[in-house]
Amino acid sequence: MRSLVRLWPFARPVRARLGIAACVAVLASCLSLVIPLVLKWLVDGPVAARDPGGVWLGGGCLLLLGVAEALLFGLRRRLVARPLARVEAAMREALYRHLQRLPVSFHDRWSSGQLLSRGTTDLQLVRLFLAFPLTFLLVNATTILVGAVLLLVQRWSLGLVLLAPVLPLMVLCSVFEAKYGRAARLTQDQLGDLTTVVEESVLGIRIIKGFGRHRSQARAFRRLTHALRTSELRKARLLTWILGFNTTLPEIAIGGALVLGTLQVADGALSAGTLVAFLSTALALRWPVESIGFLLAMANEAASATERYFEVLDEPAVDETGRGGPVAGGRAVGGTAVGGPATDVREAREPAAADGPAKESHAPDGPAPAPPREKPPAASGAGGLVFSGVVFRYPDAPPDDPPLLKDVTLHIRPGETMALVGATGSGKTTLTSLVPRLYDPTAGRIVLDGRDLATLSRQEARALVAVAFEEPTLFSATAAENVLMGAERAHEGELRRALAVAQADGFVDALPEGSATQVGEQGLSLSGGQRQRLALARAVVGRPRFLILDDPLSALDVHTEALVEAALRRVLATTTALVVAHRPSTVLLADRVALLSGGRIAAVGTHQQLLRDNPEYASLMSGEGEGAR
Ligand SMILES: Nc1ncnc2c1ncn2[C@@H]1O[C@H](COP(=O)(O)OP(=O)(O)OP(=O)(O)O)[C@@H](O)[C@H]1O
Repeated sequence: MRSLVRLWPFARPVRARLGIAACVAVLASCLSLVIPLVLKWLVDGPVAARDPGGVWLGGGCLLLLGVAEALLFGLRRRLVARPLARVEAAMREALYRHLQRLPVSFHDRWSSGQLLSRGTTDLQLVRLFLAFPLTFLLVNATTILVGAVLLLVQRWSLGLVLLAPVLPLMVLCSVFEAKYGRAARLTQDQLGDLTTVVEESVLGIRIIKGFGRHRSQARAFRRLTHALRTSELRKARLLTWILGFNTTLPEIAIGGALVLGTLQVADGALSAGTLVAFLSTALALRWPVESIGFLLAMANEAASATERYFEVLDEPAVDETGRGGPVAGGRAVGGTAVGGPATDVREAREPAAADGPAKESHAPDGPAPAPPREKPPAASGAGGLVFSGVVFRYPDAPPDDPPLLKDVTLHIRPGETMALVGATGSGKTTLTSLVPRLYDPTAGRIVLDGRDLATLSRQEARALVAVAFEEPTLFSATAAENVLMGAERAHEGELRRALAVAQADGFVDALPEGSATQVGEQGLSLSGGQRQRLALARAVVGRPRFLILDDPLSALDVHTEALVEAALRRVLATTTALVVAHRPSTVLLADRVALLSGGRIAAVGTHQQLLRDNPEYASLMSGEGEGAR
């Protein structure tokens, strides 16, 4: 109940419709209880008096009652169908909107299948609950109550016989509820895991086929489906069990009342009409009693679906416009959903601006002998991009693990391009993720053109910073739309310029519909290098003040890489950039290079300086270093 009560904010806008529909259903159900009373009148009156006119009248009344009952139930269905589809859509929208606002650390922890199943099957269960069990638990309870009163009024002794199973059935139903609730939760979680496996298998179909792993994948899938089938069978057994009791006990009671009633009619203590009416009322109550089992089952499934839904909605979201950390869970209802694909860090709208005065940087201490230590700049006064004593530990890292970034201090001067080099797993991507505030530093400061990043909202930070990751993600949209995610208001000229910088104009123009061609998952498949170039175009289209490139040219051939680099140099000349680099060719794009090692900036200098003075750097660049690529 506690979970289901939380649906109220979503059901509130349609409460009037739901209320009217429930009243209509109660009325329809009560009409069915009038039928036995007409029968009693018919049997004791016109039938006993052999009055054909009265029989026709009674038959006509019964027909009218039946038609009215059917029409009322039809009306109920019409009243709820459309509003409930809206409730489901609003809940899905709220979930999607909240997912967009959740921090990256949340998405690191949650599997996509669990999120998908919560946004699809779980919400369908909730809609079904609002459409049927919610109304019919109320309707059935009212019908049973009214019917019980009618039975007792007609013949209290027979009524008591019929009501005898009520108490044992209530106990059985509450035992069933507890057991079924647990089974429903388990099934829904297993369905989420299964969705993850299906999604991974579809996305990784090339790997599965390439390594001939379809059999082992099928075995893993079978294990999960077997577990799901076992849980589903348990639910079915529980349902059979409660339906059995809900049918048998009332049937036994009706049988007992029939025997007792017949004896009373034979003794002349009861009229035949009363017995017919009594039994008809009892039979009319059969369905409301029998259906309680599966209505409770549906309610339990909806309760655990609601619980799973709110587990996501209760996760604290990040406030994109505020300056602090996470905010309370997204309970807001209504509003506009984020349309189209997610755009975490792709906005970059502001043109390159005049930068403040450059500060002299010095080499850090640490394992490398040269160059001298990078002096922590006076953060608020320095232009460019400044990391000052930055410490970072992943939220889900074991508590006794040391931080990944221990003390990163680095100053990238305005307009300067700094290459970031380090062994695999040294934390380069992690460091770059801090700049667009995908994660916040555990300690220390990051300053953009004199403004502490912690004092900027995520929106402000992302308006200044554009990012291209090593894994280029394209969405099911046109090539142009994918690029323009980097700057919504950019015009055609800027799109062409960005495509040219990324050397993507040639292949984009050759697509069947040029830049209007659908690409991404449901569009044309592009090569890794083509995807990377579109992602690069997306990063530069808004002429960002700060550009973060995470090994953006790794999938390009030597020739294309040289062309992209030549064009990129012009962009980088007016941008403060941090470029994660694994190859000398990428490093040469940069004015200086920073070596990340042991969670610190171990050395800063030009490529030539570091090659000469720093053995670790030299080894990484020669490809000999442990973990170098
Ligand atoms: N979400 C996460 N939660 C916990 N640990 C993480 C997470 N993401 C990355 N790590 C860990 O942080 C370390 C650094 O990862 P990161 O991707 O920053 O390295 P990198 O230097 O960019 O590596 P590469 O050169 O291979 O791209 C790795 O050991 C990785 O396992």
